[in-house]
Amino acid sequence: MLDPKKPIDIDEILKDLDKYRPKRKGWTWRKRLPEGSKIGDYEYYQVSENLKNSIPLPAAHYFGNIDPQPEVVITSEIASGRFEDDIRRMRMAAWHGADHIMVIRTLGQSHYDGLIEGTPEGVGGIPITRKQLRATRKALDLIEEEVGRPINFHSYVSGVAGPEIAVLFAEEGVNGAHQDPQYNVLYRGINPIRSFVDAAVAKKIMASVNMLQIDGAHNANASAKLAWTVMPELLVQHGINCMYSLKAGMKKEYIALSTVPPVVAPMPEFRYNLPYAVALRELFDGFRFRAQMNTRYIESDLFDATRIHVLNTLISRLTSADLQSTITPDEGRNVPWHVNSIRGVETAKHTLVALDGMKKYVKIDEKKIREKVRELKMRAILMLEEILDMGGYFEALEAGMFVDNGYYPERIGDGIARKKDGEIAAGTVVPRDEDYMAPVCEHFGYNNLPEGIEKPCDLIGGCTLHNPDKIQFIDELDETDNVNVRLERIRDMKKRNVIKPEVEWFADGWIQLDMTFALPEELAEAAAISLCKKLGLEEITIIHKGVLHPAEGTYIEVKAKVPFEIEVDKLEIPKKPETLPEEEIFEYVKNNPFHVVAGTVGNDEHSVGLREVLDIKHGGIEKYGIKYTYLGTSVPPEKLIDAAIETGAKAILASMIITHNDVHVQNMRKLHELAIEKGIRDKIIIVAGGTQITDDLAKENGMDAGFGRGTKGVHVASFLVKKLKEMENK
Ligand SMILES: Cc1ncc(COP(=O)(O)O)c(/C=N\CC[C@H](N)C(=O)O)c1O
Repeated sequence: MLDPKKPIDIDEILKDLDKYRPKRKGWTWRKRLPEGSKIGDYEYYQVSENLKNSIPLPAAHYFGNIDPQPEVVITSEIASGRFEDDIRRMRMAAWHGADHIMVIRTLGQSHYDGLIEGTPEGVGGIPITRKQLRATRKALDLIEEEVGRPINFHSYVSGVAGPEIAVLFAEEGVNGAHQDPQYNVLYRGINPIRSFVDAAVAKKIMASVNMLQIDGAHNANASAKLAWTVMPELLVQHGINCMYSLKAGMKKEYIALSTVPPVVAPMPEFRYNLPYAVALRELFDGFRFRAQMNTRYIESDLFDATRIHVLNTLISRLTSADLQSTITPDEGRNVPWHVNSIRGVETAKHTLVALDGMKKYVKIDEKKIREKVRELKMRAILMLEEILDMGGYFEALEAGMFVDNGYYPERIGDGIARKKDGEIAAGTVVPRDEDYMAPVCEHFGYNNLPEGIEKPCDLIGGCTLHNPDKIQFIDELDETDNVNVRLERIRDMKKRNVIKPEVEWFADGWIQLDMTFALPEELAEAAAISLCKKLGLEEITIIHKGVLHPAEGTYIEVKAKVPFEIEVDKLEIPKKPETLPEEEIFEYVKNNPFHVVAGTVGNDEHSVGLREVLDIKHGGIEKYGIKYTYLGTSVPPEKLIDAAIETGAKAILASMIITHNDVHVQNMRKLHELAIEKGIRDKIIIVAGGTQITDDLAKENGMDAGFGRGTKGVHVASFLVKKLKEMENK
């Protein structure tokens, strides 16, 4: 069991991996709750079971801290190159609502013509190896127990070692994988015949353990110049992979079409993306849909990437989606960081929950959209017919029919052409002999098995799919490039109890600074770099710039490394306001009823925080029987003092959020001095509150106490009772 108060122990995870066996095989969907189920005080129509442990959306505390989980599986794509750090991020993502963990593979693994072993560090992704799969699946077993929901582990079956990877995944309990031979051909330049033969073998193995398959159509989106032009082709590509998958033995419920809205603003995206989404779901009724935002147009602007993601998720809610994959908003600028993987998950969860049940009020106008939907289908059908006329898939491929930027039937002639008998691994498909026999199960195609056996591997006392003890587990192959060497640095830091900030790997030292200069962009960039140098930072890199105005100002985001460590033992933890046991507060107020005056002081209209501290609804002081007179916002200090005198209040609660030119300090001093002038200072408690207020700052300026961000009624009520008791005993 994991302890939510402790980091996951990687050393523990690495123990006995040679004996580890996956708890289950195959894909798990969320457990949907009945329509109209209540979560907290509210009804939901598209949710699944709650989690045992989770981190809700930022505004959840206004609504009883509920964390409704959409019925749609939410993906977090996590792969920094070090699985030991990815495991930590998987735990973060699971707590924010991800139950599908997708692990990108190290650069070029599609061109490895065999399996790799051990735990080498990857580039841009993880070198998928048996040991790393086992460690991750074992960690996910613990994480799913901690959040209380199954988590699907996903990676990629592609490349010249596709079938071997498929067997590895089936043996190790990987729950989902991308598999689409068109990907090999178009984007990895692998021989078309080899790719399709391998795909049949791989798909049959995946089907044998009900692994969810995601296809690769979205890559056409990501490769085309103007992705809307490939909409007809996307339908064709989905069709090819879906039919091929069914023929290879897969079930529809485990075939997920990877659907990405073709375009984003400033194009009028909805009028393109919605008809496409509708056409796709009509044509492929009965299959599953994995929605994903369009990575093609993600720039370095995290907010724009998030807006694209929200709009993609709106399409999912208006049509349907079984999975909502989150591409982290920083995919456009670096290998995703922890915080951005989590932001991606939150965007999906937020939007799906926000739009719960929207189709009860909002419907697509089937008549209006029909013409566009029909047109897309017709273009796709015509393209398929032309492919047949050309002699079939491989011939059309050679003719450069795919990923052509013409809106079919228009053709530009810039498609990706691949030679049927060329490319990587050409000529490596060997026809099976008459007497070909492989004593292994789930083997696609001709297999000259003897009569009367129950299953092929009975001939050899079990294959690795049925007898995992036959799996050869290799621990490490490289004595330097492995997780144990990497962990040494971390063990040393933990022993010295020092830390550094991080973005993707433990204490990697990276931070991000955001700043704005009243300079044009080139100067602003130079100023940002100069500023970071003055701060003594290293490896200073501009990761985003936003022109606010060509002359007035430029916003810059920088990443840089800190050259120093933080000594955890020497950190000063601000003391939390002590709270009395609630019964003691109730008891005192019952026997000594009192009331207070409260208001937001000066020219300040913020009232939410103060109302939360006052009102019974938010567990405010009213809950304990303390009465209050609320004077509202922008209350002059004089008015607060006069009201306190008129009402015989025991305390003044003064809220102040605005701190421009230290106006909050002036207001505190004013209240203190006025109370002295009126001769009541020693009889009345004055408390200041606000997001920028600290207890020390308040006391330095004449207050009896100060309460900052996150203050609750119980904190203020405890202080008032303690202070009143002190004053009585004087
Ligand atoms: C059908 C298919 N097979 C294999 C791979 C990966 O192949 P390498 O291991 O050679 O990189 C991909 C990659 N894209 C997925 C990322 C995207 N963000 C996604 O979530 O879909 C793929 O689409």
